[in-house]
Amino acid sequence: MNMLVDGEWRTDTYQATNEEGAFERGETTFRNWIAGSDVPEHIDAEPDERFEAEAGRYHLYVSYACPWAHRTLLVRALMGLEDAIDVSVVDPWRGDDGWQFTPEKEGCTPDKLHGSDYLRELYVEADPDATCRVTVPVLWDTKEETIVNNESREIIRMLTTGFREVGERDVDLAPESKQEEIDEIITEIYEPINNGVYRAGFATKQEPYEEAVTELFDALDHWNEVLADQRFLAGDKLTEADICMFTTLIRFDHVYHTHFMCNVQYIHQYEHLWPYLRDMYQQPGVADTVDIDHIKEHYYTTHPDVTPHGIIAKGPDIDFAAPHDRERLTNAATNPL
Ligand SMILES: N[C@@H](CCC(=O)N[C@@H](CS)C(=O)NCC(=O)O)C(=O)O
Repeated sequence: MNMLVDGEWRTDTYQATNEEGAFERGETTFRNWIAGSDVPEHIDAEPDERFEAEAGRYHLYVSYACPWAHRTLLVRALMGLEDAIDVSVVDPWRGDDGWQFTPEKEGCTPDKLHGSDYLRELYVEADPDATCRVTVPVLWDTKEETIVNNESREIIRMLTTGFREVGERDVDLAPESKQEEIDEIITEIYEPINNGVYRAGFATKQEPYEEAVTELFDALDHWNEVLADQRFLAGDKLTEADICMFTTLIRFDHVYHTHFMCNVQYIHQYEHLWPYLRDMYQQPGVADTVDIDHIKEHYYTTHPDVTPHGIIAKGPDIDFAAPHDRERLTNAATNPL
């Protein structure tokens, strides 16, 4: 795999699986916090006065294919931050040179700020000696000309809490009174579900694959039951926890099921997860953040170890826009947002 080492692009360094054949995700490197945002207890950081929350100042670099970047697009859409934070979209295909900008391709944009060819150029601009993977999402600050943060879980908390006054819609995706519960859920679903699909798909031995798949479907069964009686993961309101669940579920039937061999069951076969997924998809602005073509192209063509011929699987034909009837789980007066 490829990464930056002392600011140089190297294609011979990074091993994604360990000796036991299990996938190991690397740590992200830029971890500044927007001024005035709420830093969760498990994170050792302080809001930084250099980074004031302001409309027009910050920029997101994303891939529509990436579930981590998708979290940031969802928060941006649900809070009405589209005019305050602009977005550049990379090519869904990632080759030896890493993420690249190919504005001529459907759904992609140029690097609107710098006109770069590759995302790694931004990382080097932010830190000429950077030693790290070059990942999306990236929250870029046009004032300090640097990367604020490239860890999705942290970026969404900075947007939901630091940008409350900036968003055009009065939506609180991480109310203070709920943050502990939301953080617990996000942590609980990360290893078996969000990262679990990757652990299954990238395993190079039977045992770690089976361990990952078993944990994944146990966790999906568990949350399917939870969602029998409540509309969202933390109760009646849609929160960051649902955003973190959504970006894995929306990719599941089209890619994780087949490409990553998470094929015990489709999401559309679950009694409650499937209507829950449709409920989320039908919230205002959400459908516009979902690009199934980018998602499929990315996974099936970018992992030659997994799908060497780069053939994009055709199905399944499912309708995220079909009625879900989950309003019945809440009081009629409760707005989900
Ligand atoms: N922990 C990071 C993970 C981000 C991540 O791994 N993004 C993938 C795309 S889905 C990426 O950019 N991978 C490129 C690489 O690892 O070289 C986050 O949540 O933001």
